[in-house]
Amino acid sequence: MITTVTLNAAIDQVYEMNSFVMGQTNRVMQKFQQGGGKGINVARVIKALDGDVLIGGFIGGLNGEKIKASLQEQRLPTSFIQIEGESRICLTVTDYQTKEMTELLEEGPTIQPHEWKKMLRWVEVQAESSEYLVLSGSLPKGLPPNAYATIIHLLKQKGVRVTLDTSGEALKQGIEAIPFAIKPNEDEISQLIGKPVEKQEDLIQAGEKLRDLGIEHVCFSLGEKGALFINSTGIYQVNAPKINVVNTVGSGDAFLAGLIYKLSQGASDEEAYRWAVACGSVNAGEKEIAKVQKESVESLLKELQITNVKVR
Ligand SMILES: Nc1ncnc2c1ncn2[C@@H]1O[C@H](COP(=O)(O)OP(=O)(O)OP(=O)(O)O)[C@@H](O)[C@H]1O
Ligand SMILES: O=P(O)(O)OC[C@@]1(O)O[C@H](CO)[C@@H](O)[C@@H]1O
Repeated sequence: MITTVTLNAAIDQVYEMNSFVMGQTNRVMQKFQQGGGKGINVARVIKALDGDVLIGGFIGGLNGEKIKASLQEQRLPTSFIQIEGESRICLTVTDYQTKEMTELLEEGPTIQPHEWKKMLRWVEVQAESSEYLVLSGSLPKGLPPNAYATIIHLLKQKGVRVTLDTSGEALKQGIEAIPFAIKPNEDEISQLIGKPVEKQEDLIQAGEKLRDLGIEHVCFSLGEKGALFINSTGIYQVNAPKINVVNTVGSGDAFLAGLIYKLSQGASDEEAYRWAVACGSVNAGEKEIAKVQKESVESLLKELQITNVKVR
């Protein structure tokens, strides 16, 4: 089974507008909301691909209840830890005219020490039934920057393959615990290498260093440019297809879902890498966050080539 953990779950609220102008009154044309946060999105896509998945994380307050109800409605299995604080709301505003998306992300609740201890015990129990575990998203207040690193250490001892998708210090410290896979986007890669990514060689150098630490799948997601993957056999590039972009929020989560779902099915690395890009791109063409159809992914896959940029 694949388990996903969302320490900072959210109600994802999407507002669609004819135009969105800062400092003015803006009217919402359409709106929709659902339980979200990165790990929950990953799980939603894995389920859509027919994978066996369990959603874990912290939820609290009325927003927490709404998140739970929305996931129940979507028939997604959950096992949350209830907290004293209130889960957050994350707002995406999409502008029909400029086709731009603006995200407003609340910081979220503060986790109490006893709640964190409960989470660590829960994670250890999940290790018994989870072959893969995905840790995604920002750390809520109250948790130390080595929170993900702590979980990775715990789970690695038990043979679980842990994927990490976060940013900043939590990513840096998580990497030191050597997860099975990571998926930084361009901003996160720049944070890691301490300078902007200017050319492919920068990515290759950074990727090889990370791979040499022992991370099995270093996956650099590059938005409309697709992705670069570094593993023990080489460096692989998958270009993203040209699509009509509607809402890219959650594309990184859909990407991870495709990757881990295929690896868990025993697919080759190259096959899993193509699925990752296909899932990310299908999501970018949809209004809603992390709602992809397996048939759309399979059809897009026919357009995706994988190139072995370098043999290692
Ligand atoms: N404009 C686009 N056109 C086609 N595919 C896209 C586009 N943007 C994203 N994708 C697909 O989604 C994948 C992940 O995108 P990206 O690198 O932007 O992730 P991310 O920044 O983690 O996303 P998010 O944080 O919004 O979930 C890409 O590798 C690609 O397959
Ligand atoms: O604050 P985080 O955890 O980094 O990101 C939260 C978030 O923007 O990520 C998802 C899209 O990837 C959304 O569901 C959610 O609102």
